[in-house]
Formats: sequence, C-alpha cells, structure tokens
Amino acid sequence: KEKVEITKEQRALIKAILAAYDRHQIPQDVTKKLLQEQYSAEENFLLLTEVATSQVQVLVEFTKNIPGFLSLDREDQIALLKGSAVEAMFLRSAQVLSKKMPSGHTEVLEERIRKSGMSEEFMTPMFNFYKSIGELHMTQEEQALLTTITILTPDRPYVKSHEAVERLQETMLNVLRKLCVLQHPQEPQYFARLGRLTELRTLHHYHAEMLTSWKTNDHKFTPLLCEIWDVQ
Ligand SMILES: Cc1cccc(C)c1Nc1c(-c2c(F)cccc2F)nc2cccc(C)n12
Repeated sequence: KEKVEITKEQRALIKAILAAYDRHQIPQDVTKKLLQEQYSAEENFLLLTEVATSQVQVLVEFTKNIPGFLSLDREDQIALLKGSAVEAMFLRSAQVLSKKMPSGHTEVLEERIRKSGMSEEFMTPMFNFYKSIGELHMTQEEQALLTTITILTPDRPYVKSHEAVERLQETMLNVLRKLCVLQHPQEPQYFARLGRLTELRTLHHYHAEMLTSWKTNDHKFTPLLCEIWDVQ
C-alpha cells in the first residue's frame, strides 16, 4: 500500500484555495440582519434574497481566486459561474447552516427558510441535503476544494473548451482524493461519499422550479440574481 503524499505544488494549491475560501465570507451586516428583522413571509424572503445576492458576490470573488480559473476562456468563465452558482450556494449554505453560524443563527436562518413562501416539495430535499452535508464533518480544505470542483464542472451549458476545464478539475480532484485519505484514515470510502453529492443536481432542478414559482407569485429578485439565473 503506497504512502499517500501531498506534493509541494498541491500544498500550495490547497493553501491558495483555502485562503480564498476563508477570505470570502458573507458580510457580517447581512448575517446580523437575520437575527434582527421581524418574521413575516415577505421579510424572510427579502432577507433570503439579500443573503443569496451576497452569496453570489462571494462566489464570484472566490472563483476569481481559483488558480487557473482566470486563464480559462472568458466566456467559459461566465458559463461555469452561471452553471455552478446554485450548486456552490447549496454547498456554502449547507456548510454555514451545519456549523459555521454563531449559536442561534442557524435556527433563525432555518426558521426564515421554512417561512419564506417556499414550496414543501423543495423544502424536504433541501434540508435533507443540509443534514447529509453536516454529517460528513468536512474540513475547511475539503469544503473549499469540493466547491472548487463543483465550479470546475466541464459539462455545464455553453462551455466551449471542455478539455481545459476538465484538466483543471482533474487537478483539484487529485488533491481532494489525497486529502480525504489523509484526513479520514478511518473511512476509506470518504472520498466516494463526497462524490455521491449528486443530490446537488436534483436540487439544481428544484431551485429552477422554485425561482419560477416565486416569480409567478410576483416576488422581486435583485439584478445580480436575475443575471446569474437568467430570470426576466
Ligand atoms: C439564501 C438562501 C439560503 C437557503 C435557502 C434559500 C431559499 C435561500 N435563498 C435563495 C436561494 C438559495 C440560496 F441562496 C442558497 C441555497 C439554496 C437557495 F435556494 N436562491 C434564491 C433565489 C431567489 C431568491 C432567494 C431568496 N433565493
């Protein structure tokens, strides 16, 4: 059984991605509002829209710091961001909900999500996903790398240089595979479990339906959310 070793370059890569991931958190004022504002469905939706908008901003900033991302074709960068935003945001909000929040915030955010006019059929799979992410107890590096790998998925709509994206994603997958072996020695299947997060794709689909239903109920989105998800 050969010894799993992380190379110098891979260590530098992890360091760069983790620094970007830690640097780009949702601003305090946004998360603070979660505790202050009152509890009406409208107010909850308004707050979640603000959190979603700030999550997109944080995502764009994080993506720009992924080594190699900015050397991809410009239009492909946009295609990757638009294609992966929902999935990256599900990962980010799952990570935030499953631990990062200061005490009390998590329950408040959960409560606001439950009372934001979202349909039940979407609520269950979403909270199941949040629970399964929480049970993985991912390290910060694993979360940052998993988000990076999600963003660098080559088969998003309109991506032209498929191979260039695939090569970049492969590099990140190799690092994550080694990290999982080193950081979860008691669970050899751990990396495979991370790959099982295909639920993300079904949540992507649910999310599109949720957008439409919010739109028909005349909910307002911000320009950034309209742009990233092509909402009219
Ligand atoms: C911030 C937040 C956290 C957890 C659940 C939800 C529903 C939200 N809010 C939204 C999400 C969204 C997201 F930001 C992260 C994860 C899953 C998501 F559905 N997408 C959108 C799109 C238009 C408006 C909102 C309010 N919205």
